[in-house]
Amino acid sequence: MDQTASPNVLVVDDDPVQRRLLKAAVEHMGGNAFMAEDGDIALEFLTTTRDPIAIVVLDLKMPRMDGLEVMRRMTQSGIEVPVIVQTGHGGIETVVEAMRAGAFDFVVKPVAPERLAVSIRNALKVDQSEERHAGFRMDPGTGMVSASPAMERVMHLAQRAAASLIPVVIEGESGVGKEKIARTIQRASDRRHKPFVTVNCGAIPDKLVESVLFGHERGAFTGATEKHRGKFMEANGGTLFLDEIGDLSPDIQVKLLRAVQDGEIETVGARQSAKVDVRLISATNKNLIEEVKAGRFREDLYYRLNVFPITVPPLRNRKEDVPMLVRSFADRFGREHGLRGPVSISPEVLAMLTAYDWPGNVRQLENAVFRAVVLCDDGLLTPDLFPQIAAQLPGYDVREAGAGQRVAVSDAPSLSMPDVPLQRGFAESQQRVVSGLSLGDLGATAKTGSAARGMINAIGDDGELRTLNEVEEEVIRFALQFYSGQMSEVARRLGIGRSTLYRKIKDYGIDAGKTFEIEA
Ligand SMILES: Nc1ncnc2c1ncn2[C@@H]1O[C@H](COP(=O)(O)OP(=O)(O)OP(=O)(O)O)[C@@H](O)[C@H]1O
Repeated sequence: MDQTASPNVLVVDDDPVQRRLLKAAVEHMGGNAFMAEDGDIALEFLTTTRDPIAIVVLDLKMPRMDGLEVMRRMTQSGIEVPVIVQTGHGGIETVVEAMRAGAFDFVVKPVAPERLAVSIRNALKVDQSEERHAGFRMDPGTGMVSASPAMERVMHLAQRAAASLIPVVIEGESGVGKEKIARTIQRASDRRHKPFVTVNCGAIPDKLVESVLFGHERGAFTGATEKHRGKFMEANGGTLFLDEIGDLSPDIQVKLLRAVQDGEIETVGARQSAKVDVRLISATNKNLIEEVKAGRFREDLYYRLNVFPITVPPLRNRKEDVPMLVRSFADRFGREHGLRGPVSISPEVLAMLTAYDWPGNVRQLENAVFRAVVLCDDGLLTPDLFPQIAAQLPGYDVREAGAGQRVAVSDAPSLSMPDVPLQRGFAESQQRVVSGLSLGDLGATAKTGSAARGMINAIGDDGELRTLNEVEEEVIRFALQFYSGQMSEVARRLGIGRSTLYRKIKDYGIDAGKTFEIEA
């Protein structure tokens, strides 16, 4: 059956009147409605039915088992059907919880049939696009790269966010790609052809924030010689990206709350408020809930903006993304720089850049690759083109080689442990080997011996020794990338059989098909 044309929708609601209304709404949009009057019946039906259910419309407030519990049990049973939750007015906290638990969208009772139809269609679209993009790595529209499971999750959330108008807050350190993700959401949404307006709230002087956001009338204050529309009006019909939202003053927070709650803004100096239709995506590198606790950010505004939170991990916690990012930046800058042919990257560079912790995140990596592409004159990125990074990595050193060339050599043991002295004999023998090589040979040596050197930390972020399983998983993920998914090579290098490798990949839940797709 074509689930897009006539989807099977399971309605779970204890109220018979609501069930009838929802049944009518589903049928009105051409769907087939199945009814369950409580969570138990719904779960039983989902696990036994032969009619594949495309969407569940779930009431959150039900006696015995509430909607959140139904969602939890669906997850436990591996039922991956998109859920649209229904809530009464004022149930925003539960909605937040439901969205965090993986609900696709929410609708407020009484549910307008058109609103439900939009939500169901969006859920069906997302479901299909995810299948289509099962091997997806780079968003062609925004150039957004994702290879790690952590970023896969972020992209998945971005797709879901794009399907509705739900307010999104993107949290993460500076340079992790928050704006990039906001653009990805916008491009995947119905508003892709409408304006995308960005405001960096932290960069505007306090006195000007109100006028920049909401506009001003001519003569509203000294110096206001012209009428100014303001960013909300500029974004009308489209998307407004508010960066550094945590920097807004309490006064502006009140006005923003009004804009979000009522869809109305007060232009400075205007007699009347004006209606706006804006999809809000906010970002912050502060921990917003801590700001709320400290009384610096309004709790009501927090809940209004943060219905759908997306947390972007720092690059050091998703190192599988590094090689893919390096390749995509090298390609882009190579083209922009007018280089003939593709830019190649020596394995030693990939190893070194993956070993580094990138305090400035993707922005810093992007800049480092840019600099290297500009400096390289033979289309090959070698470690000497990243002297600042090499200088900061234990075991990497940039030194002069014959003919005035600089090469980076590595002498760290493969498991780097802070405060553990380097094995001098080992390091010295490696230096002797490397110093006799040409740059081309260096890459080959890296591939056969020094690639993983310094890559894997034995000590975790909490300062404690990591478990062998954690370290092993990281080594396998890295090896899959490093040898571009050539299983025989990976198994041989790791000194295990292919079947052991496959078993470990399965045990660690590594999606090898996704992990190794980094071939230049
Ligand atoms: N996953 C990614 N794929 C490709 N490029 C990325 C990715 N993430 C970030 N970038 C690039 O890194 C740079 C920084 O990203 P972005 O401005 O989105 O970060 P941010 O988290 O919003 O930073 P800030 O908090 O400082 O505003 C940009 O040039 C962006 O294009």
